[in-house]
Amino acid sequence: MNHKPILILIAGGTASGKTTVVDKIIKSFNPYDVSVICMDNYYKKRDDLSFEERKKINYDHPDAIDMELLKRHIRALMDSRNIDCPVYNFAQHNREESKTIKINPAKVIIIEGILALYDPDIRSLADIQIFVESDADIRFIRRLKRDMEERGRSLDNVIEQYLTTVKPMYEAYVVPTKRFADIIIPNDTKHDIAIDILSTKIKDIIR
Ligand SMILES: Nc1ncnc2c1ncn2[C@@H]1O[C@H](COP(=O)(O)OP(=O)(O)O)[C@@H](O)[C@H]1O
Ligand SMILES: Nc1ccn([C@@H]2O[C@H](COP(=O)(O)O)[C@@H](O)[C@H]2O)c(=O)n1
Repeated sequence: MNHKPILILIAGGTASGKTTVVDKIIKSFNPYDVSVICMDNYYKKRDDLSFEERKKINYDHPDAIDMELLKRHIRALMDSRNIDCPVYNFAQHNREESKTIKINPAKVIIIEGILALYDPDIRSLADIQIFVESDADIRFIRRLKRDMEERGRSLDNVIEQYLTTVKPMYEAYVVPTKRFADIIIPNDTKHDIAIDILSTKIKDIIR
């Protein structure tokens, strides 16, 4: 690779549409030109705790994330080295035992996660910082459906977690990072124009 990769951070509340936005952006690029890290894969490995204990962890606090490993991996990709990204299992509340995904360096590196704009070291490496915004009740409905369909959760469990940790931590740690965003993408309904503008800007930089 001739140029330093560009680093794009995409933050926003749970189920705001971060993954959806990333999927739409990468559609207009050659797959070899973009590598994506999902911060959810960097939840800490907690083999020291039982399943019942892992269920009780506050997963919306920055301490739940292995920021040091994430930073090492971002630096490696920025230095054109590949990484073995961990794989997280939401149903087990733990990292997969021996599964990793090889991620190769690319012209564009995208980091996506609720706290993607939280860490100052990571922000200092970033070229573009984005916050995906969606109304709280829309996010809750999306999360309820997704967590019951894909993450092995019950209705009561999603409601309890949302009220005790997801919502208060969103207000305490996620919302304050909005001020670091270069672009805020509204995602209650359509977001196509915002995606087009962003994809054009990225192509402009890597051209
Ligand atoms: N603009 C949108 N309109 C309708 N549904 C959406 C929209 N954006 C996201 N969703 C849906 O909401 C859910 C959560 O979206 P996702 O992109 O996974 O959020 P995040 O990565 O922020 O947690 C998914 O089921 C997704 O299909
Ligand atoms: N064991 C876990 C780990 C994380 N979560 C929740 O995931 C949310 C972040 O993922 P998004 O795709 O929604 O951005 C976060 O709000 C955690 O509460 C979990 O439920 N269980």
